[in-house]
Amino acid sequence: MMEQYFALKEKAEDCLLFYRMGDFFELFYDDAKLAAAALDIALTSRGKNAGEAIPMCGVPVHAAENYLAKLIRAGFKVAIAEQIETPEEAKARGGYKALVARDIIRFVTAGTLTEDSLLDAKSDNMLVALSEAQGQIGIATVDISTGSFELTHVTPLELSAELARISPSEIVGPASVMSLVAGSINSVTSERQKSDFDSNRAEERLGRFFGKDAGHQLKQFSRAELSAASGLVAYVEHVSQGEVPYLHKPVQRRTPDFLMIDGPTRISLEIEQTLGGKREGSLLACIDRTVTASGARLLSRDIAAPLYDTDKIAERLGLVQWFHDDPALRDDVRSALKALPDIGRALGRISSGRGSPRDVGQVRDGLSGARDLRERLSTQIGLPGLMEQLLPTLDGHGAMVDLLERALVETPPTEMASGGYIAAGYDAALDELRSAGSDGRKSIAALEARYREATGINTLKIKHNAVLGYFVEVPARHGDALMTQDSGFAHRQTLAGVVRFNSPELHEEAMRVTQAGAHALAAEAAHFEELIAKLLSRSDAIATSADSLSRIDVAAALAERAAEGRWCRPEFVDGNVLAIDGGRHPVVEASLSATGTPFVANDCDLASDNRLWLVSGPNMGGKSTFLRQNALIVILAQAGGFVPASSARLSLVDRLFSRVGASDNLAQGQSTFMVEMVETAAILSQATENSFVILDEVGRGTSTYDGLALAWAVVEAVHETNRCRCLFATHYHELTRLADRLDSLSLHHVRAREWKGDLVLMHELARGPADRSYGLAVAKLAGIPKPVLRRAKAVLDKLEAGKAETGGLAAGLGDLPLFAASLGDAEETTDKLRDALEALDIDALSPREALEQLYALKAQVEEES
Ligand SMILES: Nc1ncnc2c1ncn2[C@@H]1O[C@H](COP(=O)(O)OP(=O)(O)OP(=O)(O)O)[C@@H](O)[C@H]1O
Repeated sequence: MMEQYFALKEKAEDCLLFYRMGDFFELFYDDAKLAAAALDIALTSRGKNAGEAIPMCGVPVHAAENYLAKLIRAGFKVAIAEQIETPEEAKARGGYKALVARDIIRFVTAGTLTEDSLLDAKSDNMLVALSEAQGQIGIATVDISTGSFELTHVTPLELSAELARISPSEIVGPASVMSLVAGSINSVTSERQKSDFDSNRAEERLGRFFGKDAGHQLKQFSRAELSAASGLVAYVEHVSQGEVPYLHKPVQRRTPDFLMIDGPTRISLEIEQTLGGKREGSLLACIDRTVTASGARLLSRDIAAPLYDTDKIAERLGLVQWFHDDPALRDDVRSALKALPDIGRALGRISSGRGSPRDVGQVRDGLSGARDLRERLSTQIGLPGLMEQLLPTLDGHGAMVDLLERALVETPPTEMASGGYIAAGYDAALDELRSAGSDGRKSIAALEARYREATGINTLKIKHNAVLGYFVEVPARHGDALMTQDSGFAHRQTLAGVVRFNSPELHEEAMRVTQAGAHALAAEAAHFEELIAKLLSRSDAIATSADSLSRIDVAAALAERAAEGRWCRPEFVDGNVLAIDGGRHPVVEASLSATGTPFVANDCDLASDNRLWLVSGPNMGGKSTFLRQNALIVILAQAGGFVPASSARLSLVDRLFSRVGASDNLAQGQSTFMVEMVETAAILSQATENSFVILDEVGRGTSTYDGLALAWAVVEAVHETNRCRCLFATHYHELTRLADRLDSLSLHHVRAREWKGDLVLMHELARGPADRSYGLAVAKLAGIPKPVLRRAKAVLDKLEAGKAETGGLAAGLGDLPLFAASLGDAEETTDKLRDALEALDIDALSPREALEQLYALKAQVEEES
């Protein structure tokens, strides 16, 4: 047995091996230790191998799904080894001692789940394959639970932002590419062999998988994309071991069509989850009014990847507006949608061979609901463009729905084993088998009455169990009466208190019932298989209907949220405008309203000639809230939703960045200041004129002088080089001097007042710099003890007196040359190097001289940098 185990364990690679033994899945050796710890179950041992006890733990087969869920959540992958023959078959094959053959029938990994119980209904479950070709990284993304399949490519620099958007559960790729994501992402990862990603053989593999007619469609993809798709298909084939799920043909995702938001920005804006990792409290949770799980998944995709295409945004906004302006229609559609099952996921399970009658019933009910919705909506006048496009895709399954309505009972079961899911009247032969079965059961009941009368034993019963089948049972004290030779009963079993018998008549009736039952089950299974095949032949169209229902749900939900919060439709204009009147932070507003505190709305007005706002003011004054609310408004607007403002005029944003000074990122082992600088560097190298950047107290993570110097230079670079729209919150009062030097920079502050010695924060934005910093007043508000405050005040007075004498921190800053001039310096350095290179006559150099020159050039660079 251990030999068989070791062979399977090798095949299981880095997965835990669930080894089927009777009613248990057992784990051995290190697998047992890991699983016992993760599942909090007993670690025991079974037998010995080479004199050592073998560590073991086990989980019952009937409860395996729960344990699997726990292991997958803890980041494990599991290989399931089942018995692939019965003990009888093993005996027939190899005699009494033959071992039952086992094989891995499936790998369960975070990215390849389809079971309802293992998936979160409201989140996508993405599996990603990465590959590299021609300097591009190909990204293949699939959600196995619905079969949706996308391909895209990015540069290595853009990879982490794209992965942050997708937020995959699992990533696979060849070793060379996996090293790019190592440690940077919170997903399960698997290195796969290079040959799976061979771009020369990709078309052949994909052609085999998607069928010949896919060949033409595959031509549109780049080599990196095809290679990633091929690796993904190979992995899916590997984990499913024959029961390959259905995947839709890949569609191309063009990353330039979407607003780019990198990982740190997603985290800092708490778009899909809070900093604490919860959905509650995130932007998504605050706006999600969808009524279907698939709608919730689509909304989360929309928010994760807002559009960069005014026409598409306008289409979505048109539909939201339509629902917004007609509350009765909106209610009507939402309650219709609410009743619909999750067609996408049911279809996913069906196509992966794990579909139950209930799943098919769900597809039937979902499609029938979609048809009703279409009928209801198509009578409306003035349909918006997007609705015109969606409506036809809701129907077209009439024959399929009618067939399923005739074939299946109203609420089909999740288990096929006991039958009863094919409706009466669908198949006359099946009906006959069923009535033969139920006639048989009636005859058995009649037989019981007859035996009672004949034997005079009123407590005689005919019963059924899985081991004996049908039998006659009497209390022990009547047993002897039936034991006699001529009683017509044959003894089968004596238990404490009862004795069991058989009889020829019962045997005959029982045979009829069992046979009819078995035939009926087989007939139902055959019908089911046929229905599944018919359904799968239309799976693309069914998935499209499911997507359309989700799109309608999302639009109606955004309209509902907009109406609830009195939000407005954003207007898109050319140029570099971000003009928001009465803007609010949806999450902060919602949490304040719970305590009855009103949110103070604030305006923001960025344009090419006033594109950088420096925002100062006291701690707790509302700077961060103001910065973030404008970033969130951009996301909502470009995702095609209304925004929390009284009016919003925007020019499309290509990249959105948000950085908060010195946020903790200890998990990645980098110091907070290092993280701050790495992230700021990314903005300076990537932000374009069309980007929107919010920088919150950048520079605060280091000493005051260094911090001020860096903040100063960053503001200048953003203003002069990136030229993007930017809100920059700071406590460095000295930065306000930049207003004299940078034309398109203006000063703003959040207002505060001291009233009777106490600080009053107004959370209201005003023009101009803050008059003072109020740091001590905030400290007082926070409950710092009086003696400490008094001492701080004395230190502050001293510092301020010193400042008056020396000019303080910013003394001499006014004499700095302009930023543009300092850029010139850098160029000069580079040019010296260029001159030196140009002067070199390489052919005239000996190898030794060449080496010396190389050292000299390197030294020059180091000296000048
Ligand atoms: N516009 C607003 N209306 C009402 N309350 C607000 C508003 N803005 C912020 N607040 C409240 O003030 C709190 C602090 O806001 P925020 O974190 O934005 O301040 P800050 O100026 O960035 O502070 P710090 O400088 O300490 O980071 C928020 O949690 C919220 O409760």
